Amino acid sequence: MAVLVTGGAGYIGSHMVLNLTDAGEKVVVLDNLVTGFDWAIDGRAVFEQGNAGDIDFVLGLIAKHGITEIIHFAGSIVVPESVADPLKYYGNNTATSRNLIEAAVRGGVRHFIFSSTAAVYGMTGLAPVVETTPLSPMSPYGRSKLMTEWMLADVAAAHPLTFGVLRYFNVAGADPAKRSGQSTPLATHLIKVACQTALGQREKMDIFGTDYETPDGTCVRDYIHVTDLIAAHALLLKHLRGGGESTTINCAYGQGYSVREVIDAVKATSGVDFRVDEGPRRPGDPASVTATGEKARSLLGWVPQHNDLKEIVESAYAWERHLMVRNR
Ligand SMILES: NC(=O)c1ccc[n+]([C@@H]2O[C@H](COP(=O)([O-])OP(=O)(O)OC[C@H]3O[C@@H](n4cnc5c(N)ncnc54)[C@H](O)[C@@H]3O)[C@@H](O)[C@H]2O)c1
Ligand SMILES: O=c1ccn([C@@H]2O[C@H](COP(=O)(O)OP(=O)(O)O[C@H]3O[C@H](CO)[C@@H](O)[C@H](O)[C@H]3O)[C@@H](O)[C@H]2O)c(=O)[nH]1
Repeated sequence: MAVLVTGGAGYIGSHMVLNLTDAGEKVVVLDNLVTGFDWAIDGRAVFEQGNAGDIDFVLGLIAKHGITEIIHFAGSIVVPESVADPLKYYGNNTATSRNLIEAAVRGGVRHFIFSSTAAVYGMTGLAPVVETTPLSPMSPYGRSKLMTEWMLADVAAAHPLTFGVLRYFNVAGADPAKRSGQSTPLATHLIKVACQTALGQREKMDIFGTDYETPDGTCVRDYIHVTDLIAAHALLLKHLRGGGESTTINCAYGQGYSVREVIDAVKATSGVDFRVDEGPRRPGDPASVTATGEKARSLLGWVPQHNDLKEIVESAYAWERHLMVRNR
């Protein structure tokens, strides 16, 4: 019995690997290192370098390692890039996932957990969404992920496989023991960019749009600490292993923060009043995206431990400083 973690060299996947290996699980990481780092893979896991969409390679891994579950993080993740290059996203997200799911079915994998996204909801208004809120993704990224959700539902209806879809809201923060964190140098995520600017790695940063219909005119997001997000995965895996039905669950706190509020939090944590310019809107950005996280609590017994913007920002900033020293 082993868990295959695709994208286990990436930001979120590497935290999943740590959670599983800490729990004594046998873990195999499948990653092509396109954005991940081999140093981010916990030494207790087996690393297999390759493409998650290579059916024969994955079938070989399933047989070789006795894979019983797949947790699928591998993919392309940048919303504006998906607008500029949609085929990359329908390729590396939708088509790759399709092949991985085929390998899972043919290899007799029992359970499949998939990293989906808040971007499947699209323009949601200011109220937090629930899982039954109508889906209307605004970007190719969101659509590429929604198609994978649909494939999983269709496949699970036809084959003996159960799945869990987790729709992540904005993931941030790092492992409290500083074993991993968001490490992509050219990452586009707000908290990462602000921390890099505070540390002088960027001369300045931009706010993308100040004319949204939100309290301060900038976009609102529900930032979730990566440790809480990973705890939801571990609970979902337990649910599926215990015979629980396939399910789709939002991972969020139900509390939104604006771009300005996040930047202020990074300035307060770092003590640096870095330069921030106000620029035009970024394509594909909805004004406000938040969710209650109620289903995760009621179905999985999820109890967030790090629901605090200050703590999330401090953790991201500490990781950024750690990376600076590491990369020197
Ligand atoms: N970061 C967020 O806020 C966020 C929010 C919602 C959903 N997600 C989803 O979570 C997942 C992980 O995101 P992340 O932030 O850790 O990104 P990341 O770029 O750090 O990690 C992705 C990993 O997948 C690997 N990879 C990409 N394509 C691959 C392929 N075809 N075969 C094998 N490996 C491949 C990369 O090398 C990398 O290690 C993604 O599916 C993303 O869409 C992330
Ligand atoms: O330098 C920056 C970076 C971001 N933003 C804004 O900050 C907000 C958050 O942006 P970002 O951190 O890039 O996250 P999102 O675009 O909301 O997308 C993230 O969160 C989604 C879930 O909500 C995931 O699906 C995506 O993979 C992940 O990149 C948006 O309004 C951006 O326009 C800025 O103003 N300046």
